[in-house]
Order: sequence, then structure tokens, then C-alpha cells
Amino acid sequence: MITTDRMAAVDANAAALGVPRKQLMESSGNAVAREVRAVADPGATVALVCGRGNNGGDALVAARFLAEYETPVKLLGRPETIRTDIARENWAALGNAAIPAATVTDSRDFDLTGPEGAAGDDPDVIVDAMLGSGISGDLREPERTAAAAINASDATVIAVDVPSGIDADTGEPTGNGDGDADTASGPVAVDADRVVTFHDEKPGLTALDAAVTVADIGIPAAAERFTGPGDLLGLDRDPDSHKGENGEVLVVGGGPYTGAPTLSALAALRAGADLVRVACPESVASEVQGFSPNLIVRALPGDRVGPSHAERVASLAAGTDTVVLGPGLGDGDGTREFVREFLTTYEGRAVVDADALRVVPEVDTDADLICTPHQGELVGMGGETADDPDERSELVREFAADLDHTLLVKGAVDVIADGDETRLNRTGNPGMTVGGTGDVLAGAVGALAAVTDPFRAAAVGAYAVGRAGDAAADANGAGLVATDLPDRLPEAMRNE
Ligand SMILES: NC(=O)C1=CN([C@@H]2O[C@H](COP(=O)(O)OP(=O)(O)OC[C@H]3O[C@@H](n4cnc5c(N)ncnc54)[C@H](O)[C@@H]3O)[C@@H](O)[C@H]2O)[C@H](O)CC1
Ligand SMILES: [K+]
Repeated sequence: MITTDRMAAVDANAAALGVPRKQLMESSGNAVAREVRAVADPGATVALVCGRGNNGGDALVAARFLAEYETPVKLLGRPETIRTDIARENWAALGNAAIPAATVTDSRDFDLTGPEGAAGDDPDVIVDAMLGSGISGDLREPERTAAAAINASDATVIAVDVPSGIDADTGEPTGNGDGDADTASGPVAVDADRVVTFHDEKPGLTALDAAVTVADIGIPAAAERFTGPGDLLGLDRDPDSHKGENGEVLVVGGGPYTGAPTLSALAALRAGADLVRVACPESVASEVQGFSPNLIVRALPGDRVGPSHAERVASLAAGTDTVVLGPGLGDGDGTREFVREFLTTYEGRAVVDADALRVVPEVDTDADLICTPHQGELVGMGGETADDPDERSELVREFAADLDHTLLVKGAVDVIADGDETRLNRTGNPGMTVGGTGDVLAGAVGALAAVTDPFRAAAVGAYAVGRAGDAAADANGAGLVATDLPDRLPEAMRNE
């Protein structure tokens, strides 16, 4: 089962792996043609009703695979307004090959018979390729009239990907019926007999009264299993957002170290957080502040974070979206006691790293944690590891389920898991074993967890920090240091 958003991500990841969308479209069109052959004998009339997006493109491809049928193609709109290059190329290919195709620009001209107004028989099959996953709101004209005509016909209706007008995630109509003042009369959607959808089932299709076929279109398993540029889709800032709406992060750390909390905080800012506060012992507060005027520092009395600070940190945490717990805290008894006490009452989201990790298995917490251990720390928490990535990811998934938290286990290949899902990340390089890169990762994940779910925050954080590290290695070779990474995060988070 896959949602529309995740499908778009996987599609982009496939393209990054060298399987571009046009190739997938060829497979989709072929699958549509197979579905036609399953319901109609050669010589039958198969009307292909095509929108101007890639859903329509799938049917334009299908027309080339259906030479043994009568295939009137109806393009809804002018060819110049076809929205994607790959759909336009497939439209041109039909014209070049003299496969009959007509355009419908006025809904009053829509009929389901032969091309260019030539009187033909009513079709035996209608392929609904008007709109797929790119739809929003009520069907507009001429799609709305076409949907009504399709529903009034006796032909077998095969929907491409999803019936036009239906939300593939919910199975409900995409509109509420008031999208077009002239024709408003409740939502309109194609009532399909069959649906040929691609790659995986869609949650909204199961509820429909239609036979659903899932066609393999050649998306490599790696496009889903590994993070890729598609994982970054949809994380862009809302242009109308206000200060604080893109995340407020509290980093709790420092004492024996000053660099670690600073690296986390700077990474959180570069990963998109609006406000980052650092709660650290007063002994290091001015040093942390001295690293950057972009940070807001909250000094805690003394030179180590201890149980007496739990209340103050809890009140700071209450005003933020996420907490990053651990960078440079050290492993004193009082520090562990602090982490235990804080997590007992905290109910929000936190990234837990470094010395704070050991406390997680022993504490009863309502917080939603993202733990970022390396393999050694994972074992210290009671988890198991293995050399084989498949075996390792299953062990991590099971341990995440036991803990009821999200895990990001760092390694040459990172494993991200919650109880349900696992993902692997292979960005990054051996130069990143240098000190401080883990602090950068924890901060980046903290910022991302303020704007997306924990699993995705961990996966995207690992991907982006690895990518930043790869750019830093290109520039600095074996001389890569952790301070090279935060400033490279914005570029690394660009979806390309
Ligand atoms: N990996 C895959 O799953 C693949 C899927 N393919 C097919 O591509 C479509 C999605 O294509 P896309 O171009 O993104 O969107 P649509 O064709 O669904 O819509 C295009 C276009 O329509 C306009 N529009 C939006 N809402 C409405 C509306 N309510 N009324 C009228 N017009 C509307 C809007 O401008 C959109 O841009 C997917 O479903 C598959 O069929 C590919 O084959 C590749 C692999
Ligand atoms: K469709």
C-alpha cells in the first residue's frame, strides 16, 4: 500500500537511480493495454480519453500498444497545453505514426465516438486517463462533462491509476461539488469497472466497487528501500509562514564539551528551524554563544547538567517543537539522572544522542523519541547488529518496535526504523567518522522532526547530512571536519 505523496517520492528516487519517468510511462501504457486485452477482443472500439498530464500520457502510450483495436484518442484540451514533456512527446508520437487522435477544447463537443467527428460506433471499452494522482478539487470542464458521458455509457470503463475525480489516498471524490458554478450538482467522478494502478496498491482504491489490478512498471525496489532525492519532496517552506512556524528546537547538552551542542544547534538552523535555543551549563554558556550570534543560549547553573535542572529544561522544552538531548552532555551520574528525570515527564518529540541513549531502555516515557546511536551505542542500549544490511535492518526494526521509538542507527549504511517501516541511507563517506558529525545529524533531525513525522525526519536527516558530507569530502578530501557540514545542509536538502 502506498500513498500519493510517497509514490511521488519513490518515482523521483527511481529517476535518480537512472529509471526516468518516461520509461515508467511506457510500462504504464503497456499495462493499460494489457488490461484492455483482458476485456475486449481485437477489432473492438476502445476510446482513450486523455487529460493533459501524465495520466493522459499513459493512455497515449497505450494507443501504440493497441494496433489490433479501433482506438479513438480524445485529448481534453489543446496539444500546446499538455503539461509535461513526456506526455507531449507521446502525443507527438501518435501524430507521427498517424494513429487517429482528436482534441476536445469545448465540452459541448465531447462525444465518445470516432475521431474528428467521424460517426463511429459507441465504444466497447473506455479508458479513463483524464486525471490521476495530480488532481486537486472538483473536476473542471471539459473533464466534468466527459466524466458524465463516460458514466452514462454502457462501455466497460478502465481507469488509469485511479478513477478521475477520486482521491487515491481516501477513495473519496476530490471535490465537494461547488468547484464549477455553472454545473455544480455534487461531486462528479468516473465510476470505473476496472482500475489499473501502478507499482503498489493505493489506500483509496480498496473501497471502490471496481476490480483493481496492480501493474509492475519497473520501479526498482531500491527506490523505496533507500532514501533518495524524492524523500525531500514536500518539505519546502510555506511562503506565507511566520517566525516559529518552521520549527523551534531546544538543544540540551554541553558541560564537558562545548562544540557538540553548538554543532547540533547550527545544524538545526541550517536544516530549516526558525529558532534554536541551547540549554547548557553556565560554565560553557558564553563559549557556546561566542561561536554564533544565531543561537539563543540558556545557561543552567553549574558546570554539568544534572537532576536539579530537569524542571527548568522541562519548561524550556514546553515552548519548543523538539528537543535534542545529549550532545556533549558527558556521562556523569548526575547527567544520566537528569535525562531519566526529564524523560519521565516530557511528552513531546526528542532526538536522543550520545550519552543520553543508554537511559532510553530503562525509562518509562510518553515522549516520542528518535534515537541516533552508532552500532556500539545500539549494543549498549541492548540492541543487536549484523553485517548483512537486510538482517541488520530487520533487527533494528524489531528493536525499535520493542522500544516503541524511532531508531536511526548510524553506519556505512544507516538504518532508519520504527516498528512498521525501515529505510536505508547510503549517502555519506568514511571521512565522516571524524568527531562531531553525529552532533550535526542530531541537530538536523531535530529541526526536521519539528516539521514532519519522526521516521521521515530521521530518514531525511540521514540523507541530507550524508549528502552534505559528500560535498564536504569533494571539497576537503580526508581533511573533512564536522564544521564543514552545517552550511552545506541547505544545498543538500534541495530536491535535485
Ligand atoms: N510512478 C508512477 O506512479 C507513474 C505514474 N504516472 C502517471 O502519472 C499520473 C500523474 O500525473 P500528473 O501529471 O502528475 O497528474 P495528472 O495527470 O493526474 O493531472 C495533470 C494536471 O491536471 C490538472 N488538474 C488538476 N486538478 C484538476 C481538476 N480538478 N480538473 C481538471 N484538471 C485538473 C492539473 O493542472 C494537473 O497538472 C499518475 O496518476 C499515473 O497515471 C506516469 O506514467 C509515470 C509513472
Ligand atoms: K484516471
